[in-house]
Amino acid sequence: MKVVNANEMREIDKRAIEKYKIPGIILMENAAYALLEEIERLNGKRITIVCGTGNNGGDGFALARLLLIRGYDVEVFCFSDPEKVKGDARINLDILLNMGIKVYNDLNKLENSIRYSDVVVDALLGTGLSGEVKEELKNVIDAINKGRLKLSVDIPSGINSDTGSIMGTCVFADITVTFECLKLGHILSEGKEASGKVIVKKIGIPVSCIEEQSVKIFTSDKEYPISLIKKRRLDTNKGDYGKVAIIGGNYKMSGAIILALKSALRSGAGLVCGVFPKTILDRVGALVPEAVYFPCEEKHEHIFLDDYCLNILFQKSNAIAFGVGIGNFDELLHPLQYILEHYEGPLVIDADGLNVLSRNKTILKSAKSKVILTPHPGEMSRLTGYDIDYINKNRINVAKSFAKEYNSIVLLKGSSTVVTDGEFIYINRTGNPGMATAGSGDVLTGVLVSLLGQGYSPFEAAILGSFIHGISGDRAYQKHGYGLTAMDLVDNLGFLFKKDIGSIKLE
Ligand SMILES: NC(=O)C1=CN([C@@H]2O[C@H](COP(=O)(O)OP(=O)(O)OC[C@H]3O[C@@H](n4cnc5c(N)ncnc54)[C@H](OP(=O)(O)O)[C@@H]3O)[C@@H](O)[C@H]2O)[C@H](O)CC1
Ligand SMILES: [K+]
Repeated sequence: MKVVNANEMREIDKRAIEKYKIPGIILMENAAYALLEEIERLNGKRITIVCGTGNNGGDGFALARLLLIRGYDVEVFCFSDPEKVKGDARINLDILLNMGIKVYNDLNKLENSIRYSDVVVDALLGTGLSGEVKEELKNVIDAINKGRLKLSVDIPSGINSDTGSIMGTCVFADITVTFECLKLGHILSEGKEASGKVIVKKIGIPVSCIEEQSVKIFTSDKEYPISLIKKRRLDTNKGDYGKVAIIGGNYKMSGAIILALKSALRSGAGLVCGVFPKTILDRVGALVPEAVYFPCEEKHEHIFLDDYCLNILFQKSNAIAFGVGIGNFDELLHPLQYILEHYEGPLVIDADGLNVLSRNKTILKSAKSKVILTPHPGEMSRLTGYDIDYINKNRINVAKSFAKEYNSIVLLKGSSTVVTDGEFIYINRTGNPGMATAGSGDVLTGVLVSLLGQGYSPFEAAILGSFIHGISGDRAYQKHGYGLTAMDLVDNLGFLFKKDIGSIKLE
């Protein structure tokens, strides 16, 4: 599913009106019908509608008419000078006034109306919001937030459509009905929570008109990325599903590689090899008997990897992950550089592997193959030099420009993980805050290297991996709530990799 910013949506609208000659008032009427359809599902009779002076308000005025005609008990509010209402919104306001409907601008009356209404419709500010919400609308937004059931038109008022940031204050909607495309603000940052359940409705814009926009950002829907999952033939053996190696672990962090190995196995890899210091062989061996092992010497508390043993590993593996629980040591930069310069298969660099890499990130430029980097904002900060706050506010651009400059796939973790190849951007929406737990990233690394080993392209593996990791977290949350642990994620991984995978339907 495509995701657009406010400007792209404006251009799509403009093209629909100017090139396809669809009158704007028809789009607004269709938007009102789309809203009506959702309100009718809610079984409320008393509806309060709060309108702004732009087209978002226009959608609200048109909706008010449709509801009144159907016998709903509707009260309409507008807190700006009605003279500022122009164009299609003005036409809809005038029709209401001509019907003898009063449009109120009294805050006390609004609070009272909301107290007795079943649904409050927030048609105050849409994609046209610029800057912080003006002072005079803050009380109005506070009042809307007291509503029993809040339905936002297009986007909750006060949410920036491009970043999801709250611009001073915002409506926290139960339902948001948006038109034609998801907006970035629905899935990023605070906008994700403020939007509640988001319903995307068609309002009569031809598909070709949207396609002409060549949108580069997309997210999951009921079919995608599940449709990427390859079905298995019946006559296959383990050799068909990859031989993957996971390099990591040290005496203090043996759990990380255990989780990654288990996760790679649960994600369907044919053969999984653990490459770790031999001091932890007993522990790993006892807990992951299904894996094979490549125990190495340990030097100064970290794994010792010379070029000879790396070359052996290269021959045995069709995908490698480097970093889980490996520790952040200067001496690990050389093996990482050697892997980048000599290994021809796909590679995942995670956790301390990223910290090692940040000692000299230019080695990435000599990579022989596509690398997936999986930083959380702290690791991204070490890699780029930007502070975490800046990264969180500019997640898409930071990830995209790094991926482009270093010709890699970046999977920037966080609520709404961003995956990019430097051109296209996938925003993942599965997962929950319970996954902010130790070892969660190690599980993701296992999934990613497993998918690479099974022949998924690095970009596909990163998209599918982040999606599946999130789903396993959502399943674990159902059972364990925020007490879920990384091993619960591993336990839930397998369910997605079934022969009827394509038939799994998600909300
Ligand atoms: N295809 C579609 O998606 C369609 C969408 N429609 C709806 O149209 C809106 C976008 O309409 P637009 O008129 O561009 O903008 P808004 O209504 O969202 O906002 C403009 C008004 O908001 C005021 N404003 C802007 N910033 C602030 C602020 N910081 N504080 C307070 N008020 C603000 C602005 O007032 P000014 O005094 O600043 O000029 C405007 O009055 C979209 O979201 C959809 O709902 C179409 O109806 C159908 C097609
Ligand atoms: K709104």
